[in-house]
Amino acid sequence: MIIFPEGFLWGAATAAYQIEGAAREDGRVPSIWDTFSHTPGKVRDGHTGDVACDHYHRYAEDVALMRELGLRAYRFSIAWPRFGTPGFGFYDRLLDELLEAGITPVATLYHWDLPQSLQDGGGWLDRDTAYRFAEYAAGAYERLGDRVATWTTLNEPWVSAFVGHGSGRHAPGVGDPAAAFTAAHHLMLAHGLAVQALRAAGAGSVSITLNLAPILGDEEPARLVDGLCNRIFLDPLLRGVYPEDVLAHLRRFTDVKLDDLETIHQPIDVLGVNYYSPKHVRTDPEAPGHPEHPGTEGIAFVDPDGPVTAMGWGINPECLESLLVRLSREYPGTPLLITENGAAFEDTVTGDDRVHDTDRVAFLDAHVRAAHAAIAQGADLRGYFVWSLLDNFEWAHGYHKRFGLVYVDYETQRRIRKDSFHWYRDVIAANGLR
Ligand SMILES: OC[C@@H]1[C@@H](O)[C@H](O)[C@@H](O)c2nc(CNc3ccccc3)cn21
Repeated sequence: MIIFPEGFLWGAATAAYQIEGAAREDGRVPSIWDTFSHTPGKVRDGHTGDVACDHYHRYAEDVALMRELGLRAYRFSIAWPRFGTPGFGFYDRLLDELLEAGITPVATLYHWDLPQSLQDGGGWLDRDTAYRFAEYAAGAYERLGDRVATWTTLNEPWVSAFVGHGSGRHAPGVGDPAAAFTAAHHLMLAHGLAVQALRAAGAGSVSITLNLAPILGDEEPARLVDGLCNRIFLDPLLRGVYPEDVLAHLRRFTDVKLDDLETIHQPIDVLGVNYYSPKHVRTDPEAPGHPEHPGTEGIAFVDPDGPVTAMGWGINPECLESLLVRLSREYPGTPLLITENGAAFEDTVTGDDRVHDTDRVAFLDAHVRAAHAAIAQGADLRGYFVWSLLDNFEWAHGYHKRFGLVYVDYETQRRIRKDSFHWYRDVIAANGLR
């Protein structure tokens, strides 16, 4: 038996734009993802989050599924585009339902759905947006702070900055390396200002969630890419400095004001870690570089050998173990939460209305074991959140990639529990694995 510490926070995660739908209901204003998904060619088959899983209306049914799982916690995001509108009352209803079910709410303030009106004013390339975010954070706390246990400021600033502004594969669809670094800095400033605002309002537990990945391959390119993906955020947020190598690198692209490190370096109570897969690099003088890793000419990003998920991401639970151990040793004193781990596979509904997602069960089983191995090596890991509770809108892939413990039939909005749902329910009940 593998038993986790008493009180280990078993959860599942979602995000507003990916599940809520009701895109224009009760005053919700457009976000950059409404604009992006409605722009032809940006999202596969023109899918949008207009309806998604209709969670805005079906939240009680979905909380009942969480209760059936025995979730200790639920990680969701608050839609900034609903703040200040009648629709913000949805979060009162959701929180009341969660607390009634004995489920601890972990709320992300920003999971990529920037109001389009702020984008029109420059978005994350404008320093002012960081201050607008802190105001929103304070306002959300005022309305919901009595029921949210942990506040997470940002989900994956690397994706917002480098996928949204480097390659432009995500909203707002900018393709400019200087913009990517500038956005990254302003996002971290936004985090720092929001933590200050949340603390001033009385928040007890604040965090940020980073997508972190071990970089495998040739040493020199791996070190640079580790800097561009991981240390560029970890060091300012947890040490209050930009790593020298990263600073020198980003100065090739932008002269953005960077002396906000004291604001950025706010103490946090827990670091959220989203882990899916490592990255693989090798030196290749012919390589053109990768737009989501600016300045990587001469570095090839190679596909993993071995088993992959439906996203083409390598399956490597050992790297979760090594990542958690590294974080606990290089950034000691900050408890960790795995805020996302999961996999997309080709799910099919069988005649008996079941989804036998054996690949997903195997993926989750291996990663839960890796998390336990990291704890055994001293990692202060407090919880594990599966991405995702429900199949949902998978950004540029639309509804073609399914990550859920629950299958969603988008034609009927019917929810179908996958085998992984039952597997995870048993893990939670046992607080571990056989
Ligand atoms: O792709 C699965 C999930 C996604 O649905 C979540 O909204 C997001 O938080 C999330 N982050 C990653 C890992 N990082 C990543 C890298 C490049 C593009 C998009 C995500 C995976 N996922």
